[in-house]
Amino acid sequence: MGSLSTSTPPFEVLTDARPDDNSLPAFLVSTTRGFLPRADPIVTLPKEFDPLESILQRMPVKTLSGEPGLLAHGKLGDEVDSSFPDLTDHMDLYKDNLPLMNALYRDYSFLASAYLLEPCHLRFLKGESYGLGRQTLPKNIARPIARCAEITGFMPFMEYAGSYALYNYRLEDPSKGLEYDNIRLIRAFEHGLDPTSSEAGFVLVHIDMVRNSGPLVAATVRCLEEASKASSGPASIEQRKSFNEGLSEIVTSMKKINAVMETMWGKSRPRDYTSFRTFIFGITAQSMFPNGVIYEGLYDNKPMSFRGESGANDSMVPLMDNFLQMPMPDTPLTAILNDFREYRPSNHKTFLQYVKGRSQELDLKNYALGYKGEPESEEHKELLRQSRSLWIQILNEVRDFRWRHWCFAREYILKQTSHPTATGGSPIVTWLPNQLEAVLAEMVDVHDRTKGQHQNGLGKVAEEIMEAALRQRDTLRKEVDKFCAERGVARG
Ligand code: HEM
Repeated sequence: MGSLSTSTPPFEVLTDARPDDNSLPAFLVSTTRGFLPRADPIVTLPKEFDPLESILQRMPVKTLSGEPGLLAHGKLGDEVDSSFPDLTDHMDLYKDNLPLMNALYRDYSFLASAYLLEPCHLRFLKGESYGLGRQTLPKNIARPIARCAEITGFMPFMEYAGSYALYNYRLEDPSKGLEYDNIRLIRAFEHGLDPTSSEAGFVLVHIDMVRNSGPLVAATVRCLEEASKASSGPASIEQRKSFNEGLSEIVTSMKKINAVMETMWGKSRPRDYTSFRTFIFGITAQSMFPNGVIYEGLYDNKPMSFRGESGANDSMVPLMDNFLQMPMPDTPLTAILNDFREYRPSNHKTFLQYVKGRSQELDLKNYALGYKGEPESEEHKELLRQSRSLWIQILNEVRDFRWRHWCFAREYILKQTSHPTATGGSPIVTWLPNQLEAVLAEMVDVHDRTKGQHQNGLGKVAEEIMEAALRQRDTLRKEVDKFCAERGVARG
């Protein structure tokens, strides 16, 4: 384990993910597995949970055997209400096995979302609007999900990392490891147990991206360490070189992650998305649950509200935002972004807070961009130009991610449905552009403040990036204006 000493509380990034240690939470950030769980998710539940396993296997619209399941016939609710047992008390037997608790959390959250949203799915199939979901989660689901969520530190509702995406894969052939063609979903709502389906592709591409997050974590930590060494006095040539190497490793990692993201188009078809996504909506800001959801017998029977499953709860882009000190506008849309930061494994949260705190404490942006003081020599100046170019290249990768994301939202959602809110509860037209515009503005600001200090600007790579980014900003604005006008939505 590497430990970084700081006045921001120190954070341990694992260099050995300790996959066999069941006393540790399933999710701890490491340089080897990045934001993936420390070990591949637990698939098989202890025998006490056979009824849970059984209902989940029979639940998907298309089961593993290819036969239609309970959700295909709208029979899940009846089955839960008539015969599904409350297994909460069995959990205590296993409560010290945290990865197993995570597996139970995953499984109960699948059951909870399917139960609550089944009526909406049936209406969707008939071409109607979603109408209302079930407004009460019965105690045979509410009690156990609340219990394992408490133990694992998740919300008692489906989350991206702990459940739907990052804790929901198995290796078809363990000897082949984490290759895309070798990963399968453990749980699914619609056709996802078929690895060629759009539901499987949607989830598996997320996993395939996060599989590449170890080097991103390592490079970010390296940059913080290098900046820390330099913060005690004027940076030496060696320190600046090493810092630039770290920045360059971040660019390389992000390029890889973005390249995997691009494979989404071929793995998951835009026209299929709205069909399986019915089950991943949340409660917050959704017309299906106007007054929240009651967890029977819990929380004083007061209605609860949680955001739905969303990639917005992935940690890679937030890591970059915090590292880069990305300025976000003070808007209600940014408040949603901040709220999303709560829906993730506790250790991811602490790491993101650590990076944010440490970046500010080290005055990282000023150091990287040389905003304070003149370079001491021509060699320093050239190295500083490289830092500035690399910083813009990292911003450009974050832009690339968010731009592709806007394209996903346009093709998979805006062109397919008029439902105004995304699964996480953000407004579908304006939310993603809020952050994308912020990245573009930051690129322009950094470029404007630094390019004049070098004879040929920041160099060919950065100058070409800036030209393309400015063109993209015009396109984005036109597209957002068009969708706002069509849907009668304010620009935000
Ligand atoms: C077909 C593919 C995808 C669609 C339709 C999609 C849809 C969305 C939507 C609508 C949001 C808005 C938040 C909300 O749910 O309320 C969002 C946010 C987000 N998603 Fe995705 N997503 C897709 C793929 C991915 C992938 C592969 C990742 C990789 C980790 C990802 C990561 C994110 C992130 C980081 C955000 C927050 C964006 C920001 O901070 O600006 N998404 N997604």
